[in-house]
Amino acid sequence: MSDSRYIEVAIHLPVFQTYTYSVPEPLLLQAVCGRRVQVPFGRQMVAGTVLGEATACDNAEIKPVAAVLDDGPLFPATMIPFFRWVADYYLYPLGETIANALPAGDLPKKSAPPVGKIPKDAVGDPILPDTPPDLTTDQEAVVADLVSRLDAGFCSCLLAGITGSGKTEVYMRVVAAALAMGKTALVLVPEIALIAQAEHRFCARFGHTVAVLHSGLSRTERWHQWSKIARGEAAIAIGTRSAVFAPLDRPGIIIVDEEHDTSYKQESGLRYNACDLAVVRAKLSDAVVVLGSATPSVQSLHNATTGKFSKTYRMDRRINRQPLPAITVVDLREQQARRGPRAYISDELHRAMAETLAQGNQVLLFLNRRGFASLPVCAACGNTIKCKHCDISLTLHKGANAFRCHFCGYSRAAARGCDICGSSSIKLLGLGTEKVEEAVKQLFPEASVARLDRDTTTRKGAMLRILKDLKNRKIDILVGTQMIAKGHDFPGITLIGVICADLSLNFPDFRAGERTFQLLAQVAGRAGRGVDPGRVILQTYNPDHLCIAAATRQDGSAFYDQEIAFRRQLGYPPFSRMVHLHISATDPAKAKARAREAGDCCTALKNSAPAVFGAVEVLGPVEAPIHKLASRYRWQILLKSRSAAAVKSFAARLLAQDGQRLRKGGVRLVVDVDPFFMM
Ligand SMILES: Nc1ncnc2c1ncn2[C@@H]1O[C@H](COP(=O)(O)OP(=O)(O)OP(=O)(O)O)[C@@H](O)[C@H]1O
Ligand SMILES: [Zn+2]
Repeated sequence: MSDSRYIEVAIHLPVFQTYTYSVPEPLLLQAVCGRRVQVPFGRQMVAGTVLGEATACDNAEIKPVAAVLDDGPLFPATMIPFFRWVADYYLYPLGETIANALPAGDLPKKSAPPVGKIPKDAVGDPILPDTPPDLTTDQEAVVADLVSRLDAGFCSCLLAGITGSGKTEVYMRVVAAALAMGKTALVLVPEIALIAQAEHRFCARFGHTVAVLHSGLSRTERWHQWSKIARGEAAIAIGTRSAVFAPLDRPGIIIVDEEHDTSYKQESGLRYNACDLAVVRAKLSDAVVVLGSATPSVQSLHNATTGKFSKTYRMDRRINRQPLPAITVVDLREQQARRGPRAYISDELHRAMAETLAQGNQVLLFLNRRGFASLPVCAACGNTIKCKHCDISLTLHKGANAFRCHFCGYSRAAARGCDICGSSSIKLLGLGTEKVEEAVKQLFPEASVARLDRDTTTRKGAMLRILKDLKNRKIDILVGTQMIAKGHDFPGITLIGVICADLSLNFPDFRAGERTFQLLAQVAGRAGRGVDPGRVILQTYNPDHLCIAAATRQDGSAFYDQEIAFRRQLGYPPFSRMVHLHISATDPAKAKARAREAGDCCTALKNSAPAVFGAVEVLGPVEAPIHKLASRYRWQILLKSRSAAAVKSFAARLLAQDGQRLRKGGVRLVVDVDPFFMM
């Protein structure tokens, strides 16, 4: 029998069960679901979240809640089943799952500043209301079908629409219909660089009912946005991956834009995939979920073909009726002998840039690596300049005159030279956006050149300023990383230069081909979105590689056909499920020994129940491709099976039986369900 005097609490500690507490009389009205509490736990006081009422069990000694925190519930009770699902699926403690979803720290004392009549964007300019355009016939068909599904329970849809086909307008119409039915909406975008554009479009259409959640907000702003949603003052939540936890009460429509994007995967702490969770949340809320992309993931295309998704929509025409930009391939092997600024800019690209600038249009140069030179080598002794903490070569950042590690953040003065022989003569091999920017400035001294990557956007507001300057055509040539590759809609850009298409191809990762194809097709899609047609010059060392050839022809189905055959043959996802175990320690011998032990545990578990676990392959333990990272030595075991249930219960059993022992003495054991980054 449940009784409001007893509550179930998820403690914000790495414990897998929940606990029952009693509620003293004066706290009865406050200790409700979604509020945080202080409770005694062992000898300490800890924070936890109230999940709901509980049944008192006679034999246990039930302790009372010490205090109730916050002014009101931080999320609706309808989210509890979702949190439970997440914790169970990712083998993560429930209390920590919830704590992870909430903004950091405490609710600020100061309430949010009053809002004006007209919403403002993040740099402070007013966002003027827009007038919805007439839909194209393509858009109209998709919108009508989606709207008809809004009141019919759970439904999962893939919207495969080429770049510039007007997917955002479709999203906004469906959101408007959902709101008119009294429902709420959740919209996810992959990159913080795309938030400004999405926020602008949605605020122009929907005004103050929009709230945004992303890592660029200060802690206070984040709480204010969160509370606005939790109190029901905002019916639309827009954000990056963590916004999948936005405290909306039973959202009616959930949209994942650029659904193929790997930024939806969280790579630390609770390693969730926000795109997968969007589908789960929709299912638990009887909502419609739309996964939209010009380059859907292999997984989603597979789901569409096998009927796992309810519906697939295609939009194959651009709004402006322009064809997709023509792509010219330049074989970099023929450019080897070049030196100086022209080493990375071929004749074809150089000529096209000059023409584009002469027409008063804009150029985007894409290279998926930041910094100046990614492979500094000592000319005297041949030593590669490496990170002190990682098994990774450092990248020279010329602006900062420092060598930096892109994995752990280690930085040291470039002037110090070689750390083996002390020579100051360092050869700079490898390429980064900073070097491209420098070369472009030499080649086009008259043009205004800017760079958009993680280095130029660390300061708050810097990214928005660059994007705004691009929009207002104050920038002629923008050099950037994948931050500029997708989603952006700048009509003045008519030329895209891909400096080196091969960088993501050589990753030891079965998804390297998929990522390369998507990145190239997406970046090509940034050109020709206005009145003038676009073109792309794609420079590559592998013009015949299947992924690059398919991207050059912008032939998504050819790419999918060859990729799915390859995955099927090797038993990779979507034909199998994986759980990745990382074992790491600061002492290399300890890491190795513990990895062996973990391997033995896996073997023992497999042998203990061959009928259940026979179908689980245990690959490893092996040294991780990046063996040393942030001063830790890393090993890994990959669990793989055609049966999702088998591999999941195998990992769960392993953790329950051996987790504590394997983690003793400062050894880290991280469980990554459906892993992406396996380096
Ligand atoms: N029905 C319409 N009439 C006129 N303009 C439209 C219409 N629908 C969309 N647009 C405009 O067309 C442009 C491209 O649309 P949008 O950015 O939504 O494309 P997209 O499909 O999301 O592309 P991508 O996949 O590259 O992000 C935008 O400037 C948008 O405002
Ligand atoms: Zn490092």
